[in-house]
Amino acid sequence: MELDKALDLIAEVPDFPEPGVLFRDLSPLFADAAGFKAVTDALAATVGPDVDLLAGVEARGFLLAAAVGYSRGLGVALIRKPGKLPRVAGRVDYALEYGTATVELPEGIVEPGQRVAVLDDVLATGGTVAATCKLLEDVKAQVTGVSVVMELAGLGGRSVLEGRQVEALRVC
Ligand SMILES: O=P(O)(O)OC[C@H]1O[C@H](OP(=O)(O)OP(=O)(O)O)[C@H](O)[C@@H]1O
Ligand SMILES: Nc1ncnc2[nH]cnc12
Repeated sequence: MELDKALDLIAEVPDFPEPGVLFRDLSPLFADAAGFKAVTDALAATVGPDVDLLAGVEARGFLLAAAVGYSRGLGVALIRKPGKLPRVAGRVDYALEYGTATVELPEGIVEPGQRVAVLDDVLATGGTVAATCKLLEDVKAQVTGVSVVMELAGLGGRSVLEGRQVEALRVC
């Protein structure tokens, strides 16, 4: 499937999870074999040849990072919501488009000096990805870049990530 057609599978749901938010729902894209493959291939092509590890953000980022990791022969560091990890290397709190959130890095997974590419589905305010980059850099990893399926340009995520390489398959 053509990438544009695949991205058209992403649904727009008004007023979720709260009034005023236009929620981008990737469920129909993940459920479509050809669409999921097209997006996985396009994301995989944004990850440089010298990357050692991917970081995927719970929950939708896990699916993308797992698929790209399989395709590129790379492992995935699971960046998790709080309370899920038995051993935590670091924790960062941040603000979301809707509410606040926390991400955690598992202990003993990312080595100092490792080159890590961050994957997620949506870049909105940039809080999630910025927090993820901080978690990785706090353990002395090098973040090579950030790849997302969709960037919501109006929410300013790219400016929060200034100086980083940010690849978005679609900018809305
Ligand atoms: O750029 P930001 O403003 O930080 O927003 C983007 C984040 O918001 C969504 O996650 P959500 O917390 O809704 O989690 P989910 O993947 O578990 O549904 C999305 O999957 C990104 O991780
Ligand atoms: N509008 C939105 N749709 C989907 N995921 C999001 N994460 C933050 N804002 C979002």
